[in-house]
Amino acid sequence: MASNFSSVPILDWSLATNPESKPDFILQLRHALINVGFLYLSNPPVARSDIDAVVDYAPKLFDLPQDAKESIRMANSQHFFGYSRLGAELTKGKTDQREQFDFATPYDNEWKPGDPEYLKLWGQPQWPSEELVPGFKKTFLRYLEQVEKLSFDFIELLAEAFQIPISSLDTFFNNRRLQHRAKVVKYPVPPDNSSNQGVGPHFDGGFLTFLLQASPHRGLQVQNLSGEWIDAPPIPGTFVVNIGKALETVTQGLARATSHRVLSPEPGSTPRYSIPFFQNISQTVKIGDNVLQLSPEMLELKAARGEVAAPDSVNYTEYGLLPSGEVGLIGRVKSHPDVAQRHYPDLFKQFFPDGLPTQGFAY
Ligand SMILES: O=C(O)CCC(=O)C(=O)O
Ligand SMILES: [Fe+2]
Repeated sequence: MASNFSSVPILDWSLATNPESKPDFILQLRHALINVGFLYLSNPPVARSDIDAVVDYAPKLFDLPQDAKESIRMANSQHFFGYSRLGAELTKGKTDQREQFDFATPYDNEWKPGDPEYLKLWGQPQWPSEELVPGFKKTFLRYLEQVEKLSFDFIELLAEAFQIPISSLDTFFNNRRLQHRAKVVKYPVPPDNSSNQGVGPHFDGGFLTFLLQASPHRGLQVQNLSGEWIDAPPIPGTFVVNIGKALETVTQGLARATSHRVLSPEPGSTPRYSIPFFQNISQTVKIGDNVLQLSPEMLELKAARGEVAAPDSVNYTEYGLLPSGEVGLIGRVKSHPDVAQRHYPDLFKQFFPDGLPTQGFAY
């Protein structure tokens, strides 16, 4: 472990936008991608007023009457969008103590009979009614549009950091006709003696995640190279950026997908809120067939990382073999078996041959 880390580095986006300071940003980025797999991005190109507005909306969504939330519950949606009540989700087979709404950038579903089932996954999200949360949909979509643009700009910088032509990433982006998922999440204070697994150890799936920590609570932790859990507390005005398994695989492991988790707020505290955005890639692309060529110098930087301890998170072994959309669908089925049972009965039987687990499903 030549380069173990004890904190998550902070990169300043304004360095990337000035030609004089950009080389410095690229060096810092290369280090963070290879040796940490997590970073804070300060001064991001997303309007502060929109960030503040979505942070303000977060508790309001959860304060809606339970029947209003359940009217857009995830089980309604073959796209796995909508509301999941507390305890509805599993990570590593254990119930997560969080409540959430899954939304996404706009996309009209294109599945037709004969198409692979995973093409059902993208489509329009379910939104809470305008009367109940006036302005939310419009504001959130405006926010997502900016984060999506940032995600593509960030990939260009990553290509520069790894000295690969940006065109070598075109196959993943389907001319940018993609759907990205984003969630609004609440981690309540758990009752006495119950689990404090906000979300269990996991890797994200796609390319890049842009996480807005929407309240001042600690709780997010990342696993360093020796397997210790390191805090990634909220830093106002920043996004936390991390790498998903697809991007790790495509870059031959040069960009590190880092295992992370969230611990519930301490007893006597208040709920924690967060808003992650997951950059997606084309559903039909097979990661294993599109692994990027990297220079020997870059691969040496990876080797210099040294031995890495086995993380606590489960691995996405399917990535090499299957279309990315299918990997995504399997992940959703495992996390939300109740939704799968309703909309993907064959896959449900494959992954849950004994029926719904006794805990961790919503409806
Ligand atoms: O809520 C957070 O801070 C992180 C959430 C997360 O890692 C996820 O939903 O993938
Ligand atoms: Fe995550």
